[in-house]
Order: sequence, then C-alpha cells, then structure tokens
Amino acid sequence: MGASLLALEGVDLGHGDQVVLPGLRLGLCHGERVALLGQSGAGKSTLLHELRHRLGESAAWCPQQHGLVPGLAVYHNVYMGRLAEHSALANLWNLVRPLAGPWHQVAELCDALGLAGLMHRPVGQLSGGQRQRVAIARALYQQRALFLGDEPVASVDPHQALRLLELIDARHATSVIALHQRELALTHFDRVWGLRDGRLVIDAPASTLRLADLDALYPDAGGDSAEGEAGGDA
Ligand SMILES: Nc1ncnc2c1ncn2[C@@H]1O[C@H](COP(=O)(O)OP(=O)(O)OP(=O)(O)O)[C@@H](O)[C@H]1O
Repeated sequence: MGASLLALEGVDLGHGDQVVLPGLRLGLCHGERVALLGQSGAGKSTLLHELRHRLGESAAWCPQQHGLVPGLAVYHNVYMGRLAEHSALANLWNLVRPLAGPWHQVAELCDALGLAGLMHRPVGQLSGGQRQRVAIARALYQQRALFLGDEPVASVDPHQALRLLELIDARHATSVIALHQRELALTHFDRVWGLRDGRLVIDAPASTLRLADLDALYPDAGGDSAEGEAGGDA
C-alpha cells in the first residue's frame, strides 16, 4: 500500500450545528481507488467535501451538480478547470478566441470522452449524460494527482460508466468516487467505504465483499436494491 494521504481520527462532519457523520475514522493511501456508497442522504457529499478541503490543490473535483455554465460552449466549460492558472487577460482573450494550447488539450479530452464535435456547443444544449462527461472532462483537465468525484457516472449507461472510470484511472493513481452502481464498486475499485446511519459501516477491500454486503447500505430499497444500477443517458 502507498503512503498515507490523509487520516480522519474521530472527526465530526456535518453542516453548521447538524452533525451527519460523528466520530468518523478513515484513512486514504496513495494508489487506492475507493468507491463511496450509501443511500441518498447518507453523507457521501459531506465526506467528499471534507476530503476536498483536506487534500486541497492535489485533488481534482467533479461535483454532483456539475457546476457547468449552460450558456458557454463545452470548450469554455472544460477550460474553466484551470482558470486560476492563467492571467485574467489570457482568460478574457481565450473567451473571445480560444488559445491554441488549451484548445488542443481540451479537444483530446473531448475525443476520449465521446464529445468530439461538441466543443462549440453550449452546454445547455447537451443531454444529461453529455453534461456529465463535460464535468468529468473539466476535472481531468485540472491534471491533479487525485480524483474526487460525487456520482460522476450517475447519468450514463453501465458500459459507458466503466469506460469513464477507466479514463479517470488512467490519469489518477488515487481516487474516491461516490456512486450507486454496486457491481462496479466491487469489480472496479480497490476499497469500498459504505455509509449508513451516520457511520462508516464498510471500510474494506472490494475483493472481500459481496453484493449482499452492499445491499445492507440501502435499507430503504425494500428488496429492490438496484437503485442507480441501470443508469441511462438522461
Ligand atoms: N448545505 C447543507 N446544509 C445543511 N444540511 C445539509 C447540507 N448539505 C447536506 N445536508 C444534509 O446532510 C445529510 C447528508 O447529505 P449528503 O449530501 O452528504 O448526502 P449524500 O449521501 O451525498 O446524498 P445524495 O446521494 O442524495 O447526494 C443530509 O441529511 C442532508 O440533508
């Protein structure tokens, strides 16, 4: 196992006075790919925000709400991943006339993500699955050591989800990704973190877990534990 990147030792996580995950203990090591599971409201986003806060600039971030600007083209939305690295003048110029270097880099990412030919298209005119891929492209464009994703493959079909995760893996040795596709969590990741009732009830290598172990994270599923399994290019 790689070097420790962070350790939470009995930390209370929440929002204002509301503690969502009391006394949380977990560790993340370099080279680990972690699937973060738990039903809606379990605290996945809360934990990811804390990780992002602690890991700072080393982590690329793909948020659940995407944070894309609908009126701007795909190219500009992806370019925003590294807005802070350029001068205000360069950013302004790039808005009017895209810079050659960034354009080629973004084009390469868009090709890999199945967005070729959409670079000029306003994001507001894309499907849900296409928008999701733009959000991933923007996070990949950040070129960070780690990847933190809040359900980055929620709106795509299972085949595409796997392909997107492979693209993320190819560019990041370490990742923590919230998702609902339990089978993918077991087949594609090294470790699973499972949240339930405010606790980290699963923190184990994926190879030691079965689907039934993950089903227990979804008490509200009432036997239908396939929530999010099907996906779709919404
Ligand atoms: N900004 C906020 N202020 C107050 N409470 C919040 C805030 N964001 C989330 N919460 C609460 O914290 C709890 C955990 O929410 P969180 O978004 O972390 O869950 P989640 O597992 O990511 O859910 P989902 O799968 O629906 O995205 C929920 O009870 C939610 O209502």
